[in-house]
Amino acid sequence: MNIISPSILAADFGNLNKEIERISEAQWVHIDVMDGHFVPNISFGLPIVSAVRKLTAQVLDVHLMISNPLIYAERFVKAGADFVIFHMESDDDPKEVIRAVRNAGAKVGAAIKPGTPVEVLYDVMDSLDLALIMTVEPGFGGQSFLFDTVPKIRALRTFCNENGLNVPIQVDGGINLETAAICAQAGADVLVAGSYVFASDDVAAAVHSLMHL
Ligand SMILES: O=C(CO)[C@@H](O)[C@H](O)COP(=O)(O)O
Ligand SMILES: [Fe+2]
Repeated sequence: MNIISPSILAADFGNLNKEIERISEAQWVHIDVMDGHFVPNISFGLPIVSAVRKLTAQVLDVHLMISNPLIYAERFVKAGADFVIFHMESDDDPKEVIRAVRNAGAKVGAAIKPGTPVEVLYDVMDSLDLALIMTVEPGFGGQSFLFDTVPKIRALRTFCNENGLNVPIQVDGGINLETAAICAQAGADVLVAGSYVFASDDVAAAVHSLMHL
């Protein structure tokens, strides 16, 4: 069974309560934080993480698309993040960010953009709880899946197998039934889906169909 993490970037923020209820069948909730600097868009920050934390006991994976994750890591953990995911392309030293998230008491994930070679993750894989391979350019929901990211999923899965690492691989961006199946086949375990899930008339069915591809 795949882990599904609907991205609330595609939710109706005027009805956050209802929107979180709509995705109650999913195991995780994906929260996209954008600073208008690391990516050319601003989404939301700590107050939304705290608000969602109060609404659900689901696992919260917080995807930090920010230039300086180190100074914010602990605050996102305190706000209720179960996983803090930072970008390898951010300005901070990945090992320091990993340590900061762990010391604050959460699990830690590292993400790479579509243009970043997967080998960048190999160095830190043994200290991660999650690896995120972006399947669109970070910054916006509703984009089309970039098929040339799939070999990176396969390569990371092989790397994990060969090194006895049990780190879940997450994919994020342009995920629908077709692209989810391709990613799962390539070795992804955690599927983030924003527009596909929230635009569906039957959200529970959409989540279930991704779960059991
Ligand atoms: O991190 C991001 C975008 O930067 C994603 O989490 C999107 O929010 C996914 O949205 P869809 O592509 O599924 O609509
Ligand atoms: Fe995301």
